[in-house]
Amino acid sequence: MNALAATNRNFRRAARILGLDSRIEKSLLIPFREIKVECTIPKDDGTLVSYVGFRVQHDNSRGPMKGGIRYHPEVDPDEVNALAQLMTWKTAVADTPYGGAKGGIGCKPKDLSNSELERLTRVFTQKIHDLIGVNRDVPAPDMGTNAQTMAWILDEYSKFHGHSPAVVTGKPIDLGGSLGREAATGRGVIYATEALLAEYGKSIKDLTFAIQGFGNVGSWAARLIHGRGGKVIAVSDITGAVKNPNGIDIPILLNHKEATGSLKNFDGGDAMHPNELLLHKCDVLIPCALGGVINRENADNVRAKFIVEAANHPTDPEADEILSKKGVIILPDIYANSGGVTVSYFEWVQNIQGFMWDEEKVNKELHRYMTKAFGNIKSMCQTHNCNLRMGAFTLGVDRVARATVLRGWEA
Ligand SMILES: NC(=O)C1=CN([C@@H]2O[C@H](COP(=O)(O)OP(=O)(O)OC[C@H]3O[C@@H](n4cnc5c(N)ncnc54)[C@H](OP(=O)(O)O)[C@@H]3O)[C@@H](O)[C@H]2O)C=CC1
Ligand SMILES: O=C(O)CCC(=O)C(=O)O
Repeated sequence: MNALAATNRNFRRAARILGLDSRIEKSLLIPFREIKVECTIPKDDGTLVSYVGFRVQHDNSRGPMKGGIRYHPEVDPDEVNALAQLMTWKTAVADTPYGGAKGGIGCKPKDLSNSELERLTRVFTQKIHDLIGVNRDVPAPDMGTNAQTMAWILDEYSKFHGHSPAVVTGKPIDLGGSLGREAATGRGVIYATEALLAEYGKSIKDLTFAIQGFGNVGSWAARLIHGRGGKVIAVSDITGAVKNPNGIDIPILLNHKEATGSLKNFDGGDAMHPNELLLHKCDVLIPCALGGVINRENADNVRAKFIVEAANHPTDPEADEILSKKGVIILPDIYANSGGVTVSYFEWVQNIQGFMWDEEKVNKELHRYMTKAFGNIKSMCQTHNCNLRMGAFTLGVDRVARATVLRGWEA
C-alpha cells in the first residue's frame, strides 16, 4: 500500500475512534502547504544535473512545523506527504510544541561527491529559505542526510536572514547542535523498548534482536542494546546482512562498517541476504531503514514477538492486521522513533536560550519525555480499547484537533 494511503487510513481510523467532527478531519488531512522545487547543479565534471526537491508542511496548529530532510532515490510527493503527516502526530505524541513537516530530494547521495552534495543542499535551501524559519518550519536530518547537511542549510539560510542557528536541528555541536542529538533517535528507541518490555516483565538483556538498517538510527540502537547486554543476532544494510545466534559484537561490526562502508565480509558472523532480516527468528525486530517493508507479502512470515518501529511507517495497515492476529506486539513509529525530534526540540530550546545543556541532562529529559508519552499512549489504549498504534494515533490526533479548534477559523 502506498505510504500516503496507509498513513491516511491510520489517521481516519483514529478520527473515527475519537468521534472527530468530519470538517476537522478533512482539514487535518489536507497539508498546510506543499512545495516542489527544481534543483539544478553543475557536477564536478562541469555537466549539469537536475533534481526535484520537496518540502511538505503538514500542520502548524501546535507550533512551528518540524521534520527531517531525506536524500534518497525513492523520495516522491506521496511519501513526503505521508512522512510530513506522521511528523504532526509524532510531535504531538511527544508533547513538543511543534507541528509537522518533511522534505527530501530524489537523489542517490552515495553517487554524489561532497561538493556536489553541498551545492545541491545550498540550491535547495535557496529555493525554500523564505518558507522555513525558526518559528515557521525547522528541518533536521533524516535518511541520507546528516549534521553536515544541516550546517550547509544553516549557512545558506543565514545569508538571507542573518545568523540563525535554530533554523535547523541535528547540526554539528560547533554550530550550536545539541549534545546527544546524533544518538537521540536510537536512544529514544531503546527507552521506548524498555517501557514496552517492562509491561511484559521482560528486559533487553534477556532478549534477542534483529535490526534492519545500520545507519544513524540502526547503529545507535544496536550499540545501546549491546551495551545493555541484549543479543543483537542479525543486522542488515543495503549491501548485506550478518547473523550470529550467540550475538554480534557490535563495536567490532561498527569498526568494520566504518572501515569498509558495508556489512559485507564481516567475519564475526555468517552472511545472509538482507531480505531475510525481517523474517529472522528473534524476540524483537527493529526496522531502521525504509517504509512499507513489512507488508501483506511477508507479514505472515515475520517470526519476532515484538516489532519496534524505529523507521517511519515500516509496517503497512494490511500487515498490521496479519501481525495482530499472530499476536505480534508493535510499538508504532510515531512514538518509537520520537526521541530524535524530542532532542531536536531540546536543541532548538538551547539555541533560543543561548545556553548549552550537558549530555546527561539531554538524556535524562529524553527519558522523561519517552516514559511520559508511553504512559499517555497506554491511557488512550485503555480508554478506547485499542492497540498501541491506535493509542498513539488517537493521542496525537486528539491533541492536534484540540489545538486546531482553540485557534479557530476566523479570517
Ligand atoms: N535520523 C533520525 O533522527 C530519524 C530517522 N528516522 C527514520 O529512521 C530510518 C533510518 O534513518 P537514518 O538512520 O537516519 O538513515 P541513514 O541514512 O543514516 O541510514 C539508513 C540505513 O538503512 C539502510 N538501508 C537502506 N535500504 C535498505 C534495505 N533495503 N535493506 C537494509 N538496509 C537498508 C542503509 O544502508 P547503507 O548503510 O548500506 O546505506 C543505512 O544503513 C528512516 O525511516 C528515518 O525516517 C526516524 C526518526 C528520526
Ligand atoms: O528531528 C527532527 O526534527 C525530525 C526527525 C525526523 O525526521 C523524524 O522524526 O522522522
